[in-house]
Amino acid sequence: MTKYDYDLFVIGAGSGGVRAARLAAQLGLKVAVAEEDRPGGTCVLRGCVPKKFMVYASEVSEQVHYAQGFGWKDASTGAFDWNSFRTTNNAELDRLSQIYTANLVKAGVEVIAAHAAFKDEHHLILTTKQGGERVVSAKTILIAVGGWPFLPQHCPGVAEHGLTSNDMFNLPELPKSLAIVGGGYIAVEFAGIMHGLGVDVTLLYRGQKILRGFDDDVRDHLASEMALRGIKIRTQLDPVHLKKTDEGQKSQMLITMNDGSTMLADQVLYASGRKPKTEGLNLDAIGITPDVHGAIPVDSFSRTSHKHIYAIGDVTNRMNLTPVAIREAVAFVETAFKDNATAYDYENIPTAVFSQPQIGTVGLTEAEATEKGIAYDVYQTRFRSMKTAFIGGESRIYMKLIVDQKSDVVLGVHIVGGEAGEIIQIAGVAVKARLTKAQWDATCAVHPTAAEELVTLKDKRAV
Ligand SMILES: Cc1cc2nc3c(=O)[nH]c(=O)nc-3n(C[C@H](O)[C@H](O)[C@H](O)COP(=O)(O)OP(=O)(O)OC[C@H]3O[C@@H](n4cnc5c(N)ncnc54)[C@H](O)[C@@H]3O)c2cc1C
Ligand SMILES: NC(=O)c1ccc[n+]([C@@H]2O[C@H](COP(=O)([O-])OP(=O)(O)OC[C@H]3O[C@@H](n4cnc5c(N)ncnc54)[C@H](O)[C@@H]3O)[C@@H](O)[C@H]2O)c1
Repeated sequence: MTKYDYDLFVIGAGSGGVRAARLAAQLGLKVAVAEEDRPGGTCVLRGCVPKKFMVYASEVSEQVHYAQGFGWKDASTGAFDWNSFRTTNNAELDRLSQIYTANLVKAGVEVIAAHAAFKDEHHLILTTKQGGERVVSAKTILIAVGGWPFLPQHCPGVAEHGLTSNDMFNLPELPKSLAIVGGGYIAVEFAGIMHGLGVDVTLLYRGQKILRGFDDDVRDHLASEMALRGIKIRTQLDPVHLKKTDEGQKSQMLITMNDGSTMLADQVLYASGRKPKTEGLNLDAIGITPDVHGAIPVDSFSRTSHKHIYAIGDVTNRMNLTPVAIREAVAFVETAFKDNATAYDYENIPTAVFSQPQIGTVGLTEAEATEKGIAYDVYQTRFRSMKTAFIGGESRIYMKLIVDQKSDVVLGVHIVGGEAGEIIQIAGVAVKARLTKAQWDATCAVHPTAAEELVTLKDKRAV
């Protein structure tokens, strides 16, 4: 009989925590998970899933545009009913959260609705919403508390008036105009979503080019495609003040920029990054100090400075994606309970940005290849898809392969347009398997598709 209440206690029932708890319980361990909100976490309740539903809703306006070009002369979107969408969306999220809970319970995990904080290295204080408090003990503890939107401190008015991605799924009504501050995943995804829903969108980014860290050609291509669709992108601007005005018929936000200029928008979305959610965990009690980004430092086995306390997912700020949190959970269970120390391999993780058009990317960017001193060739194409050409549209798909000159291995694949998110999953297999350009080319094309370009690229671009 163990001297602890639980073999494993997981803090946070999000993507990483749920997978770890279920896998550990399936090994016959006594497992509990504390969740202060509802099971599901960011991805299910305020991230990937509701965001993708909003992407689907917003794409309809472009589909109608295509429908008209394809002969459906009377095609029209009609009026978008935000209330109806929101109700269905919330019902679907309820259903998914319940499935998460049911799967945990089925695996034998005790699901506790409470906030967890450390008392000491083996004890946690659980506080319910009603204020009830109890202490539990665990032999092994997994911190999987995720992250939370970060609001810049230098801009008065942001805390009162700025929206975050958390707010976007339950807005009381759609704004007519929206300013989005930031140039990362969330900024460009919501720019596409809100534009598609008929909102006048302006993206304000303090740098020169949106999507820092992505391949430069991808950044340029997406920016030009967003502009083509009618999204205004204003770079090298940083709001320094937000004020609610009551001029005119209704209140708006007056945004003052660092260059002294101003603009008005109904609402302002701050997509200025996220921070690990370590506040309230009482990490001081166990002598763990978050790093400068607020993340819990861990080794390659997700182990903290205590050998029985691990952390996975966004709270460790390694690669903040749902499938990564899940893979880290699997590696944690192998390491902690199956005597099989497993370090997750972060190389060549494919990712998609659900902007409009989408981005799919895996492997090295040109800048990364250069930085590593690799001699590489670039194969690229920019073309109008059959569908776009048919309606006389201007939108173009961009595809790029970065190939190692020495080994012919395809080191990076970057796609903007079409179903880039779907295509990159399979391209990711080829890049992870280190297939050569010759092997890509030996694969027969699927015709007529956009993806066939990836196996027919012939011309090297001057590097
Ligand atoms: C708008 C948005 C869109 C996104 N889209 C995508 C996408 O398309 N694809 C993708 O791969 N990733 C996407 N992500 C990222 C993805 O959601 C995260 O990487 C993933 O959810 C991280 O999982 P996690 O387990 O680390 O944390 P989370 O899923 O955030 O789970 C942490 C859980 O811990 C709970 N918790 C926190 N503190 C405590 C405490 N002290 N006690 C008890 N419970 C606590 C929280 O309530 C939460 O439920 C998106 C994120 C956002 C914000
Ligand atoms: N499709 C997906 O897989 C997906 C979608 C959304 C989010 N995510 C994950 O969630 C993470 C967080 O997304 P995100 O868009 O919030 O973060 P991000 O790190 O991608 O982008 C943050 C943006 O905010 C800007 N910024 C930072 N500080 C600022 C400040 N003080 N003032 C103004 N701008 C500032 C940055 O320059 C950057 O453009 C992503 O990095 C990604 O890992 C993934």
